[in-house]
Amino acid sequence: MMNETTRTYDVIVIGAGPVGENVAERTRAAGLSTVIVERELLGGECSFWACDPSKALLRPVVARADARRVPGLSHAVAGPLDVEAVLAHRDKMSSYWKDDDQVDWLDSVSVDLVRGHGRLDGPRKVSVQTPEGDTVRLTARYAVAVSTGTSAALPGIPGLENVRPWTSREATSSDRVPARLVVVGGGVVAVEMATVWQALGSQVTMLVLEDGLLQRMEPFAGELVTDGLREAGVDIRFGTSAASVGRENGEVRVSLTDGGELVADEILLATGRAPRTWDLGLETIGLTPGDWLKVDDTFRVTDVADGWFYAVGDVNQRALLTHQGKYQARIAGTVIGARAKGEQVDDAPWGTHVATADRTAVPQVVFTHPEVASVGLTTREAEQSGRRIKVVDYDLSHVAGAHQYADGYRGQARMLIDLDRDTVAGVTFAGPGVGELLHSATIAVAGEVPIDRLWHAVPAFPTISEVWLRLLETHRG
Ligand SMILES: Cc1cc2nc3c(=O)[nH]c(=O)nc-3n(C[C@H](O)[C@H](O)[C@H](O)COP(=O)(O)OP(=O)(O)OC[C@H]3O[C@@H](n4cnc5c(N)ncnc54)[C@H](O)[C@@H]3O)c2cc1C
Ligand SMILES: NC(=O)c1ccc[n+]([C@@H]2O[C@H](COP(=O)([O-])OP(=O)(O)OC[C@H]3O[C@@H](n4cnc5c(N)ncnc54)[C@H](O)[C@@H]3O)[C@@H](O)[C@H]2O)c1
Repeated sequence: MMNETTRTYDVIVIGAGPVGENVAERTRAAGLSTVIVERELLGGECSFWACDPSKALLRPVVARADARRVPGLSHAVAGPLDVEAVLAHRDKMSSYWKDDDQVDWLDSVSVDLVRGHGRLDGPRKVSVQTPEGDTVRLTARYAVAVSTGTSAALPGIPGLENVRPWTSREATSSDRVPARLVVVGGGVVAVEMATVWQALGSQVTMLVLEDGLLQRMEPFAGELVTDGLREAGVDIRFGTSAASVGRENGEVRVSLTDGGELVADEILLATGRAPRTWDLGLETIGLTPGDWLKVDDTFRVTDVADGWFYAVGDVNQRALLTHQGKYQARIAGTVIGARAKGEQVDDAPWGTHVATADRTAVPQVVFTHPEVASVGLTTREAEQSGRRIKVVDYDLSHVAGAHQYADGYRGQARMLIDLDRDTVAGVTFAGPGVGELLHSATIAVAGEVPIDRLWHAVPAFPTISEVWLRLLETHRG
């Protein structure tokens, strides 16, 4: 017989990815009773099918590519990767797709867990269908926060439904290396996964609609990554995509929009993300299933009255990144606590209860070879913003630390200076090893450090971070 139970909490969180977990931790720390609802694994996409497995796969690939440019070491890493060991490492870093540690952690912070699919059932109410077929009806005294994340968005390519295409999930969890892999898309997932599978032994062909990779970043970033992928053997085709696909005798046949044809063993669709809101009961509170949830800077959904409904992380489309979602979660959890206690909300820019950095200082690293690291505005965004911006470029290969890092180092740095405020508005680095440089740029942008003071922040010699000095010297002439 199916059971139905009813429970009331101060706060209900739907989705226990990295973001939902952090919202729940913060509301509980604020003294509010909190329950979290999860239908798959605690830790979400990031832990099991995105950040963790993808970076575990990329680390040996990038480390080998770096080592191959170090004199005296290159001969030791001339051979192929140990595919079995790389995949085993990936499995370990994905906790073997088990969430026991996360369950223990949730327990340690005194947040209750209900496993099952959660749906809104009118204001402040959530109904959970458990795997056993039972129903748990939850009511929130103060807030419901949705952190249900995103799934791969699949384009309407004729024949796709019969091909069983890879999405980011298969690309990060496969234990088989396809001999030939077609990757559709030229964004972050596409370039990272093309890097991995080419290095593991696939012949990768990328189909990219645009005329360059990583179109949301500075053009030189996409150009350097294009060169890196081509050197690794990836066949990149710009200005084309899949017009139709089919599978025959195990092979995928891809007809291209430019009239050509390709045959492969698998096809990966890396064509963006869609919010997980289509089966969330949004219609019961006057919203449209399948839509992104629009929020204010304190994460209240703007189209819902009475301020009880929050959306945090990927699902609000502000920044589809784990670290930025967790930043949002810290703020959302704290502001829910403050409002529940009737405390003053500090929502002035850079205040405790607003995510100002979402608008001005979002850092991102693309873990390819070379890496790309960016924060703040790009040149295109600066032009659109109408601000008075000066663009300062520096060739990273001229920095002493780059000579030490690798033979024939290639890279580029760009700093955007806000001329009215005399601060840094954006930075992009592209080159091997630049990922760990990024936080220096994030501090400069989020901290609005005056250029005159930045001049006194002396980079150590001989590190790649000496590029800061060179950028400032270039700016000052
Ligand atoms: C291949 C790939 C690599 C990436 N690499 C990086 C990276 O290196 N660095 C980075 O910062 N970001 C990376 N990202 C982005 C990152 O994965 C996301 O930004 C992050 O996972 C968002 O966290 P979230 O908690 O909002 O959503 P998710 O991680 O998607 O978690 C949402 C959770 O909600 C659950 N859920 C959904 N609907 C319901 C429901 N109705 N009821 C109950 N539970 C529900 C899901 O099961 C899931 O557990 C990557 C993404 C991809 C695809
Ligand atoms: N290292 C990281 O930080 C990291 C890694 C992976 C993913 N992510 C996050 O995940 C998000 C999703 O990444 P993504 O690469 O899937 O999306 P994306 O938006 O970055 O790129 C999508 C690509 O698919 C192409 N595309 C879209 N529709 C298409 C169609 N119909 N036919 C052919 N091509 C089409 C686009 O032109 C684009 O090149 C990113 O926004 C990123 O923030 C981050």
